[in-house]
Amino acid sequence: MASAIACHLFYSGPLHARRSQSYDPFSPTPLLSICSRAAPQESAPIPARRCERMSERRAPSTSAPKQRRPPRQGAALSLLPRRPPAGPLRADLYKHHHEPSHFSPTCTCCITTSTRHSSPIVRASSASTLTLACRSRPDTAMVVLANPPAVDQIPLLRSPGPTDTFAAVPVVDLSIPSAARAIVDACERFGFFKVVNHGVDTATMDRAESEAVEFFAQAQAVKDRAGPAYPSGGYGSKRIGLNGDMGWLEYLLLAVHNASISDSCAVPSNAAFRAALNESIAAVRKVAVRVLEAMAEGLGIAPVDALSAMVTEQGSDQVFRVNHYPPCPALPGLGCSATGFGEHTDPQIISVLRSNGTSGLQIDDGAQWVSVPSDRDAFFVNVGDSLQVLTNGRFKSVKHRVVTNSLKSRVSFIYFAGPPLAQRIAPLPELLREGEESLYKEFTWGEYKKAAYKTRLGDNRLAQFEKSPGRGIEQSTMAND
Ligand SMILES: C=C1C[C@]23C[C@@]1(O)CC[C@H]2[C@@]12CC[C@H](O)[C@@](C)(C(=O)O1)[C@H]2[C@@H]3C(=O)O
Ligand SMILES: O=C(O)CCC(=O)C(=O)O
Ligand SMILES: [Fe+2]
Repeated sequence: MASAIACHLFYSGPLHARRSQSYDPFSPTPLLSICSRAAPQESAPIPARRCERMSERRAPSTSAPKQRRPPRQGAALSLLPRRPPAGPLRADLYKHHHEPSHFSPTCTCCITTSTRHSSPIVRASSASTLTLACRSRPDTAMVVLANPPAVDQIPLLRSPGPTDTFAAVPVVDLSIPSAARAIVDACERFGFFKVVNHGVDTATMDRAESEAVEFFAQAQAVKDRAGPAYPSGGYGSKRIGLNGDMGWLEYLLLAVHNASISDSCAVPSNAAFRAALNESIAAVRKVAVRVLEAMAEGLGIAPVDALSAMVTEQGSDQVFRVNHYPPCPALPGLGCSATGFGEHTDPQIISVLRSNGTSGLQIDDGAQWVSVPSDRDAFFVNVGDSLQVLTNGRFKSVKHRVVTNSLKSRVSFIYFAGPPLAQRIAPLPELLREGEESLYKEFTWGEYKKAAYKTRLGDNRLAQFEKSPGRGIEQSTMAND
């Protein structure tokens, strides 16, 4: 809806450009949020609930993917404790005060007051100027950049609360025979599960983790030299994909050949980091293979490597991703946090994830967003779009996202197991009941991948391959009844 309230976390990018070399670009202080109507240019109080409605209840886009960029809105803002910046910012300084017409959208005091008294908030904004009226304590100053550099935006999500916890995450013990059945069950119910007793030495993942922490702690200029992430792998910051998605993260996106980083991928160049990553890629890939073998067994498909061979054969399209989410201050008055990685499904067959134990991952359990309790000793497996098709909708590709943590950084490794580009993605004949037809049009992984890279993160990528749009998910629900 054109007049829907948009709620975004604004920052002026690149923040690091205004700081010293060693400055962490994701330092939590210089952030501010603003909630404004896209149109008309009027303002209103934003109860915390709104953030959720805007970000989470947005109808999934089923239209043909377009090259879209988010609208450029507002100005870059920084919230500063007491003193204006010493740095070279060209800024107009506004002091909070207690005039009833004045309001700061990020000041807790203002927000709580406004939600109680429903007074007007932010008035009008254009790309170059922003008039902010503040009603608050006089001890906080706000800077409005007169001519902000390119303003990027990161959507806000409702901060996870204790009651959102996904306590019933299916846990698969990979060392016992019933793992096969448990995997199928979890894939049908959620498209998501946790794997324990996987046989990977903790030290392997820990080594890669500490190397990654060291890599991301480097000066921005050094990291930028490792980029870009596209087209053949490298470093990326905040921009996800090529179509305007933004998240509060930096990452390495690495092409994998056989079981190690592809030679075509010059990043990372540091030998110790590269070796540690290669060790962890080999280990996670083994977990993926074991999971796919157990899955084939559970589905009653022969041979046992029917699925795993797709991701191990020559030319298989594997990607390894290292994500770093620096801490990002929540907006307590709004009950909102910045998006780390926006909601999406993974296009591949499965993805296997390991994190450093900082929470943030959420999945859509079919009814709501639930927070997955972190576990650095386990791996988490997502069913991807391709597996949904291979099972004709019996397994669901799980919608997931990452919400930033206000105190701790999150480091995650994800191995995306994709088949060779020429692999036909169609329901496995053994899984079709008599008379059952494919819900999807024919396509190869290469065709799907190409189409996926034209979509925005949150788009329903499979929709354009469904024979009757919308039926894919319905059918999979029926299969569970
Ligand atoms: C917005 C995008 C990022 C993505 C490519 C895409 O156009 C749509 C799919 C996205 C995704 C999600 C899972 C993985 O993180 C990823 C590497 C992938 O294969 O598909 C990303 C892509 C990306 O970050 O480039
Ligand atoms: O970083 C994470 O924990 C998840 C990220 C993710 O879903 C992805 O990279 O596709
Ligand atoms: Fe993902």
